[in-house]
Amino acid sequence: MKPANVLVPVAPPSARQVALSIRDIHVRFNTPTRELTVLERVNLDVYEGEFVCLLGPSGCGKSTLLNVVGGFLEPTSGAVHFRGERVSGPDPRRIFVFQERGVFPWLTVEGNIAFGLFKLTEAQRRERVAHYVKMVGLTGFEQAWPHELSGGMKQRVEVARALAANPEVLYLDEPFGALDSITRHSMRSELLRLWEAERKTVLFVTHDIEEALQLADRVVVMSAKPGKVRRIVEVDVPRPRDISSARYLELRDSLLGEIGLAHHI
Ligand SMILES: Nc1ncnc2c1ncn2[C@@H]1O[C@H](COP(=O)(O)OP(=O)(O)OP(=O)(O)O)[C@@H](O)[C@H]1O
Repeated sequence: MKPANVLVPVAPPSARQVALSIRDIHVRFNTPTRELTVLERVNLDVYEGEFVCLLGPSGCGKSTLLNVVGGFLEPTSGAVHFRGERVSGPDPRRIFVFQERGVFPWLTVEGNIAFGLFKLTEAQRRERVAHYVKMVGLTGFEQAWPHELSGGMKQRVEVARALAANPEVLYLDEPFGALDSITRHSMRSELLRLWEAERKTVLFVTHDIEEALQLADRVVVMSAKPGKVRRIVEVDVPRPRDISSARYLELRDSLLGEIGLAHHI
């Protein structure tokens, strides 16, 4: 049975500032054989400094929504505003980290993290790179080439590169999906540590309930065909999160029920 009264959509306090406003987004794709509505009436506000996870089954439109929010895809209707400005295309102030994109193989760790910092002076660039190399625990590997690194280290380089660019918002599309479970766990705590230090606004796509519950302030549960916001859940478990606490387990069970997996695993 689905636990009652556990998943209550929470309206964040109005005093908080909206960073990202997603209004009435519809996305329809017309292929030669059919018309496919991928997103329908999607509305969401993400607050400054908030960590929000988009959670939903494969194919529910999470990446499509992230592409719309990042300005890579024009929605069929609706609008996205970032800090009051309508999003009409990609912008270096908004940085993406993808699961498969990876680091540039022709640049060292240092070169990768410095990529995009061309507006800084040499001294500033060196200082910024050193700061993030240390932050992601890659001291000693500054001159290493990507082929000399493990998958987790490469992903850390990518996260460091994204943070070093000092974006106003970070969009991450299943960035740890290709990693083994031990590395994935350490990358999650790493990302949280960085987020706690920098408090960037983060929108993070995942289909992993545990990942969403361990990371997010709020979890946006999406349903499929067409993709809609089904529920928004505040993760009211203090950090560092005790994943064996009654509240955590209660939220996990509720989310499992929400996406129709209760009693199947
Ligand atoms: N350019 C496109 N043209 C036609 N259909 C598309 C296009 N892009 C995505 N789709 C369809 O939209 C649906 C949603 O895809 P999307 O990649 O956004 O889902 P997702 O929730 O991110 O899935 P996953 O978790 O598997 O990555 C899928 O059915 C996909 O086939």
